[in-house]
Amino acid sequence: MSHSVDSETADPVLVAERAHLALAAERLTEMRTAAAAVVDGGVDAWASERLGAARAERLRTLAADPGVPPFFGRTDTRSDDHGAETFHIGRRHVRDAAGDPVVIDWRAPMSRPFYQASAADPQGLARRRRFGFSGGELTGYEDEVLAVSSPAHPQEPGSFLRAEIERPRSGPMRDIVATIQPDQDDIVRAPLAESVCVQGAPGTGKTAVGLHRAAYLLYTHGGQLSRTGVLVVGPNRAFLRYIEQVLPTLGEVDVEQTTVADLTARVPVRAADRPQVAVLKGDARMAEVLRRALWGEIRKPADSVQVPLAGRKYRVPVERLKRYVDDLRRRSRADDDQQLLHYAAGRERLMMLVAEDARRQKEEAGGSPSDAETRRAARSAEVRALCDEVWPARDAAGVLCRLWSDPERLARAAHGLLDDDEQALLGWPVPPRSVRTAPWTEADAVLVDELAGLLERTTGYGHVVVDEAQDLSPMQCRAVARRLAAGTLTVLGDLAQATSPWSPSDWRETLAGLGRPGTVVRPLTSGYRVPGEVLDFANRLLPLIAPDLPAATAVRAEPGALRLRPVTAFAVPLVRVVEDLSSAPGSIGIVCPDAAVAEVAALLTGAGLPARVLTDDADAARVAVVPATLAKGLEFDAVVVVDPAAIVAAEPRGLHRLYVVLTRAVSTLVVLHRDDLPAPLADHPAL
Ligand SMILES: Nc1ncnc2c1ncn2[C@@H]1O[C@H](COP(=O)(O)OP(=O)(O)OP(=O)(O)O)[C@@H](O)[C@H]1O
Repeated sequence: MSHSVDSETADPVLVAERAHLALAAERLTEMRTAAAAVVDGGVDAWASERLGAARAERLRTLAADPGVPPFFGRTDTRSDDHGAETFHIGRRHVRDAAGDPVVIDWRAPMSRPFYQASAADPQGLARRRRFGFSGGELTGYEDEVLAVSSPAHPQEPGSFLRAEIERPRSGPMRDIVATIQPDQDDIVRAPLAESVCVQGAPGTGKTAVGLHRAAYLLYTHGGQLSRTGVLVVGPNRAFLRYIEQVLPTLGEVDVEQTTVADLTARVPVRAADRPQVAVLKGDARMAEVLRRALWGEIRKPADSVQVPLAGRKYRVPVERLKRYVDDLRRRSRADDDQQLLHYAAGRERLMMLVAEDARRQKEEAGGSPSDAETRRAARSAEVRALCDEVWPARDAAGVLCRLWSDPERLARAAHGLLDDDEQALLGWPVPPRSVRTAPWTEADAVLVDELAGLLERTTGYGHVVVDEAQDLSPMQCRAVARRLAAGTLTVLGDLAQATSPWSPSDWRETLAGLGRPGTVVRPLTSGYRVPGEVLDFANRLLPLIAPDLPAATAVRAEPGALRLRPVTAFAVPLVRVVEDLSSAPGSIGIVCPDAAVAEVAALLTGAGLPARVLTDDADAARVAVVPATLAKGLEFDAVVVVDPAAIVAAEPRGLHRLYVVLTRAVSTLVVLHRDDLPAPLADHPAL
């Protein structure tokens, strides 16, 4: 393998590549103009609208950011009978006027060797070239000669990969399309029919891989997925804001990105549960409690009903009504949402069954009522009154409101599932004045969503990417699974970073809760974000927090990246450290216990530093004060962890939280600690 990085303008390779870049940029402009000029006058309004939509779609995918170069790599195939071929790889296809490729989309099968070829397995390539850009200008390149006879190269990141990782952060997450690594590429390109669970240590690229997989699937199965859609679920809004530009940069603007809280926002959340109550409300047993609560609203018919049909009345006797109700009720239990009879549909079905009974009676008497007459009978006041009595119309929030307001109702629904102490944890001591003003919590919202899913079928997506999945409660898993219909999943997470009370010790339970129990778990163990010195330090916690997980190995070493500072008080050293770090470009995250956020922010702003608190609703500033519970999934060039002992003490899974916050840094981690560090960290040589 040979490397050469060159920025001489006279280098003939650079001259030729710049000419190709200019050609690609010009062709892209022409393609955009042509797409804009497509006349959208179809043969009729529908065709016209479709053409308009297709044009808009084409324009969108061509809408290249002028700062983003049309290609980032190139493959040269080995010379064979057809001679050697050269392909430039970029974010989207670019063709010349004759339709020949100028740039190949990174997702096309032809681009795969760019990501997968190695000296040991060149996959038909003689050479791989990566390009370096500065402000849109092509300034350098790196070549790898891929000869079968080349010795296997040690796992050293190429200079472009390293430069890409270390490029200072200023704002949201970037795509990694130019440097996706082979193990990541395998997951990105896994078939659509396959659900995938990625267990990856911090900074191994799980989030990046999940988003690139979404883009890959949309490219490869565009027709199918543009109908059914792709959904990305993240843990909170701060995280979503951080990742939400990646897919648009890859040309995919139609992917819905949301949080579980927003997915299940059917009631206004105004209260918080005590931890043990939240745990119980997230427990899988609640699904059956709610099913019983809803279907328990159904009453046995007490009397026959007189059904008006085409000018006469027909009596449907009570025994037959009971049978209809019982038959329908039985269909409330089905593991598969597609087979399940939903409550609201059951009510409609009962109305029709009663009307059809009357129709049969009329037919037996020689009449022939029409379908319209039968439907009218089903909607008659008499049949409605019967259904209001026997199978009343319900809404999800109303059902939970009644359940939480009435201990006897709860006892009936929870019988044999929740013990008395558990039942006592649930419900409201004083019934609220209305459903809207009830003290709903986040866990309640998930339960209301479950009930909504029992009332009516939830619309599903063709593919769902769920990030930080290790923290989902069983009931949250069900909420995600309902959005899946017949589609597949990409589950991303790290058991060592699990901080919720439901945190599983292996993936089986989560995957079963997500409705895809057989999903294969694929590990990612090369750490890209965190330098080796920092990752090895954080990994000392693994035997305590996740003894069965393999530790990740960092791809970069950065001597001096880890600085452990014992202090007697935080104020002065903290200001000094942040001042010092501020002189370098890039983002700084000051991660502290949630309870200390206001104090730390006041301290820094008081010292004239431009620090801003990161909240669920505010963008991260260059110098961000980050509550420890919001740090998950984020990263900063430099991180200062303030008072690790308090971060550990603040919650039951505090050591897992500490592991999360210690693994957010790309270049530098400073730990300011007054109390002793947790045992495995305390005897570190850096102290
Ligand atoms: N192949 C790659 N090339 C360049 N950068 C990469 C690559 N893979 C990952 N990275 C970078 O490493 C960082 C970590 O990636 P990402 O956030 O996807 O990791 P993660 O596994 O989701 O981490 P965590 O579990 O800590 O949230 C990001 O800055 C990402 O861009």
